[in-house]
Amino acid sequence: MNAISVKNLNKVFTYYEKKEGFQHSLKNLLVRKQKTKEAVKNISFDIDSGDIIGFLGPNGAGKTTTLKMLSGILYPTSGEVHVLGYCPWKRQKEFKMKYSMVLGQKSQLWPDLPASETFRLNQYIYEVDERKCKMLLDELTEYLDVKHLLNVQVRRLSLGERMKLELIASLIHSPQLIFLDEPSIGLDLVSQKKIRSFIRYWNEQYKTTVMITSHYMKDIEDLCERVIVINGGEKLYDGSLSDVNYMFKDIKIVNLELSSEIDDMKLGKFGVITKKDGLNCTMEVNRENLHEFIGYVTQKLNIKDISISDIPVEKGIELLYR
Ligand SMILES: Nc1ncnc2c1ncn2[C@@H]1O[C@H](COP(=O)(O)OP(=O)(O)OP(=O)(O)O)[C@@H](O)[C@H]1O
Repeated sequence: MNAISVKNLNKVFTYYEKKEGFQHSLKNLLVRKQKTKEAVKNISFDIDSGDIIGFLGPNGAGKTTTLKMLSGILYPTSGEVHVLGYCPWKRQKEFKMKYSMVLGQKSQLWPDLPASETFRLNQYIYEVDERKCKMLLDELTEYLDVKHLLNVQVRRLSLGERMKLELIASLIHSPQLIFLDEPSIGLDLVSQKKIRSFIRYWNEQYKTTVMITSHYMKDIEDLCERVIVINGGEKLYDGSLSDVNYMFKDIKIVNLELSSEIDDMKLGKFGVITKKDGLNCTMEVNRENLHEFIGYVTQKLNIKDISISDIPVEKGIELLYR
């Protein structure tokens, strides 16, 4: 069954240009120049219940705008969307009870209160039974190891600690669907890993549908089999993460450790030098040039070491963005 169904979704923002300075501010009172920005262009996709989908794209691609439309925070300019069977921007109460949204860059916890107070507030808003809420909080705080933080003022917490509590706050009403917009932004590697394992655990335990955006490819590799990639508001790719690399199977990554300096021009004719650090060099070489390149390197150069590999997923996604 589809948890999300999106057809020909568009969002055009209109805004007024505002140049810097007092003079321009005065001018703006009389004449304002209207501008438009097509943030989302004709996007369509379906997401099955219980899946974890990676929603990827470079900065400004239109990810947050799309998630905001799917959660009913923004009206689209045109298009059709069904989320859990509801039209999100009608903001029906039953719909609001069934989904949750976590914005890594915005907190839903009250900064001057301990997180336990926000949890209680959410419990009342979502009308969650006292016993059920307690059981859920026990499970969540135990898994994320934050029991000792429940009564600490939120603004005194570290980013990683706060993020764990944000996730808990968003799950108090056991939503069927969670939108996670960069849930691991700014976190250290250990906290990122914990958040990932928690998302995986929660999805397996409760079959919750998850749509996640992240600029950390490890999040996506660990959690998502399927990714939807957008850029400039348009959908570029919708399919399995492993197939992204298949699309770039003709590009090989060659790492060279040289014994002496070599002119970039000489190497450059076989492929693209992506990194050079002293005598270490990384190149992208097309498969059809590989044979000739290896011949050149082994016969004409003094090399200490060489390794050849397929492009990593992260690189595949980067090439897709390009
Ligand atoms: N309220 C707005 N008015 C005008 N333009 C906007 C508005 N909100 C977003 N945009 C523009 O729409 C585009 C898409 O923004 P969006 O926040 O959806 O990108 P994103 O993919 O989430 O990026 P990031 O990874 O940096 O968070 C950007 O060019 C942004 O400047």
